[in-house]
Amino acid sequence: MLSRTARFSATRAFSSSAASAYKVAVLGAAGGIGQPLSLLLKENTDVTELSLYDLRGTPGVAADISHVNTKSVVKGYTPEQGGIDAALENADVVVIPAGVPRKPGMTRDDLFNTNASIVRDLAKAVGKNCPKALVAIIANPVNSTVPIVAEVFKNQGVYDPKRVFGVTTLDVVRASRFLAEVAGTNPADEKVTVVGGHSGHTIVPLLSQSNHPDLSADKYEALVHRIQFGGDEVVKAKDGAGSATLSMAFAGARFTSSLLKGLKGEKVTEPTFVESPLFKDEGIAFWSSPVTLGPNGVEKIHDNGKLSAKEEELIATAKADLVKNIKKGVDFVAQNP
Ligand SMILES: NC(=O)c1ccc[n+]([C@@H]2O[C@H](COP(=O)([O-])OP(=O)(O)OC[C@H]3O[C@@H](n4cnc5c(N)ncnc54)[C@H](O)[C@@H]3O)[C@@H](O)[C@H]2O)c1
Ligand SMILES: O=C(O)C[C@H](O)C(=O)O
Repeated sequence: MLSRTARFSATRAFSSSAASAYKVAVLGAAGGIGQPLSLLLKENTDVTELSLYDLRGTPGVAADISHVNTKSVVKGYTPEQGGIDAALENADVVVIPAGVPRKPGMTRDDLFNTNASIVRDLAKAVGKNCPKALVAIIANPVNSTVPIVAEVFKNQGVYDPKRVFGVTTLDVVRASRFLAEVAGTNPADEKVTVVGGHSGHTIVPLLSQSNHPDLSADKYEALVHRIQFGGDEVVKAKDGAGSATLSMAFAGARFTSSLLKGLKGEKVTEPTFVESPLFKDEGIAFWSSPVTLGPNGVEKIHDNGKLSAKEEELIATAKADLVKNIKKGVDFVAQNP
């Protein structure tokens, strides 16, 4: 039984929580990422309605999460139970982890054939039901699925580049953690800006801007490689059972929290993959760099900052891959509207 003091503080924490009222929809909510992400979002006091959509399983996930004693209401939807239109109605933020994950030996681009049409169809439903929502895309390959969502919204006449985000937060989380391991420090003190895209060589950590710009060449090369290919570590360790889910849920919840803070009028700056002017004249319409979030989504896109010669090289390599990844997404929607 709770003591009087414990009961008092529990009540106080609960009643002080409902500062904002936002509906967040998770599409793919019964999956490996979707379930822990939804749980973490249940703890977010800016969320008043959590709408969980998947092909199956979401009524059970919603019933389970709904017992957590925070204030938000949780509802589960499938195509047969409630449907996607109701799941998305009046959503302020839509997070999309729906899609298949990698198995060992696959690249993220190998997921394109399956995930492109999943993301296209979900984007159509978002454009129809909540065109003003902020949309955070987790489904891989992010470098192509984000342009797919943008093209679908353009076809529907609802595209607002300020509202479409590719989630690259896991790269930022990994960079902080891995740098702290090398430096023997607390990850909470290690902020690393990661720019570019979200796959292999398109992931560019800007370690020259971190607290440790002078790592030895060996340590630097190994660290950059680990940040760029961190996803492979998890795919290999899971041995056919999928890719990062728990760390991605952590990262996805953090990014969603930043979007909600922006909606409330707080200024938060996070790297995210958005339509960007930075390399547009080179045919690269999307790029991840630090973005300040606000009430309408993107408020300001920052440039990459001061770069070392090595980082200039990494960015050149990233750009060469990204051009192809982005075009693949755009062409897909043109050919399969
Ligand atoms: N951006 C990142 O940093 C990052 C990190 C990890 C994983 N991912 C990607 O996230 C995606 C999901 O990974 P996971 O491990 O959760 O996979 P998973 O297979 O465990 O879950 C995916 C879920 O999507 C659902 N789904 C499929 N088609 C759907 C549709 N049309 N409508 C609604 N739901 C649908 C499935 O039923 C399943 O529950 C993968 O593409 C993976 O590569 C991205
Ligand atoms: O590696 C993957 O396929 C999943 C995700 O993109 C990751 O970075 O962990």
